[in-house]
Amino acid sequence: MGDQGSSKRRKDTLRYHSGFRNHVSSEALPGALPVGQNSPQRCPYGLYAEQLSGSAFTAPRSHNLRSWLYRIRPSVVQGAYRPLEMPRVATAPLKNISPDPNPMRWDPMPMVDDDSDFLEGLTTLAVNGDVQTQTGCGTHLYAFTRGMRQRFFCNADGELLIVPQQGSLEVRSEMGLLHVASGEIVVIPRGIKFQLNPLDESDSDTRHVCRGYVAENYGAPLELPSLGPIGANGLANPRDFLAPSAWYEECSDDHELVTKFAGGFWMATLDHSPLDVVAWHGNYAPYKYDLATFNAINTVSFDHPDPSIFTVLTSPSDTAGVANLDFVIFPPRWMVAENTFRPPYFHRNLMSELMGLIHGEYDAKREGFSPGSASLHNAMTPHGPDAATFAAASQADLAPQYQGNTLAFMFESRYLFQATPHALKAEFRQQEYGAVWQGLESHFTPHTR
Ligand SMILES: O=C(O)Cc1cc(O)ccc1O
Ligand SMILES: [Fe+2]
Repeated sequence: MGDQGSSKRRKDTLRYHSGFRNHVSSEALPGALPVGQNSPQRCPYGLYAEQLSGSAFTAPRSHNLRSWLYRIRPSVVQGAYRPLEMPRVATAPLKNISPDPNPMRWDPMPMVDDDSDFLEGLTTLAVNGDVQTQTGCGTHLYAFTRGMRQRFFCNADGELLIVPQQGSLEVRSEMGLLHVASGEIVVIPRGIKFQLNPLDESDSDTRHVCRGYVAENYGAPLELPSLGPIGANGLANPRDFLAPSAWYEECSDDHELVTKFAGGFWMATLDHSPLDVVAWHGNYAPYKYDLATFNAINTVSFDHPDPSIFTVLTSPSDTAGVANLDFVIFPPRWMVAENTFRPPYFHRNLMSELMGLIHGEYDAKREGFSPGSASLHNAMTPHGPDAATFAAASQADLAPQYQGNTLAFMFESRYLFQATPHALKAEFRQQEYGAVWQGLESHFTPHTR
C-alpha cells in the first residue's frame, strides 16, 4: 500500500462501524436502542425517537436512506431561525454570470483572518446546476484555525464531501465523532448536524491551520461506482468506509445552530447542544474513508486510460453513466505503460472538471499547481499536460516507475461550473494560467515519421 498519509499521521483511536452505508446499530448507553421496533410508547432512558430521512420514503430499497435517532430532546425544540450573513458562500444558480470557457487556476487560498472557524473560512469557488431542483454542486475552499465552539451546522442544500489538504479535523456529529486527516475524506449527509474543529485544538497552544476543499452535492447522494468487468473487488472497497459510534453531550448553555437552506444562511439559538443523540440505528450517517486504501487499477500494457478508472464515489444524474458529480483521485501508483505518453493526454470533454492537489505533484502540471491549488476546465475547454510536462514525458525513459509523491483529485460534473465573482477577481487567481500551454510548438515533419 502507498505510504501517503496513514503511516505518518496520528493513530485514530476512535471506534467506528465499518462498511459503506451499512445498517448500523450504535449505543452510547447500553440498552438505549428500542428492541424490535423504532417508536415504542416510551423509549429507554426517557429519550425521544426521531427519524431522519435522506431519501424519499418510497425510494427503492437499494437507495433508501434513513436513520432513527434516540435523543435527549427532539430537533423541533430548536425554535425559529433568523437570517444570517455568510457573504463568501454562494449557491447555484448564480444570477447574471455566464459560465466561462477559459481554463482557470487558483493558488492556495490565503486565510480569511487569524481567528476564523470552518464556516467563517469557507469560500465558494464555483457552482453548477440548481440547488432547488437538486442538481449539481457547489465547490468551496476552506482555511481556518479555530473550532466552532458552541456553533453547529446543518446543511439542507446537500451533502458535504470534505477533502482536507492541511491539518487534521475533528468532526462532531449527531451520530458521533470522526477524526479525519489529510489523505482521508469525510462525507456529511444532507441535514445532519455537526461541527468541524482542528483536531488537537484543545491539546496545545499551537495554532492549527486547516485547509481543504468541499464539494456540496445538491444531487443524488454519493454512492460507490459499479465495477463492471473489474469484478467484485477493487477501487474503493465498501469495508474501508467508517461511520461513527453513538456519542452525545449534555450541556445547558447557549448553542447556535446554523443552517443553509436554498442558498440562504439562518441561525437558531438553543439552550442545549444539538448533539444529544444517545443511540441511533440506520444507514444514514457521516462516513470517512482513507484514500490510501483505494485499490487503483490501471493499464499493464499501453496507453493512458480515462480517469474514470479512479472514481471513488459518484452521484448519478437521471442519465445513466453521466454523473451529477464524480469524486475521482489520482493516487500513488506504478506507471508501466509501454510506448506510451504517460501523463494525462490532451483532451476536450463533455464533463466539467474542477481539480485540487492534496500533496505532492500532479503529473500533468510541472509548475504552478502546488498542494492547496485548484483548477477549472469547463466542458469542451481544451486542456492537458503543460508544455514542460509534454517535453519531458515525450522523451522519458519508459522503465516501470513508481509515482509516489502525489495525491490529486477531481470533482467532475455534467453541469457547467460558474466561478463566483469572488473567485474570478481573487488575488490568488492565476490570471495567466493559459500561458502554460503556449510553449507547445509545432513539431510537424511531413517528410519523416
Ligand atoms: O484534466 C485532468 O488533468 C484530469 C484528467 C486526467 C487524466 O488522466 C485523463 C483525463 C483527465 O481529464
Ligand atoms: Fe481533464
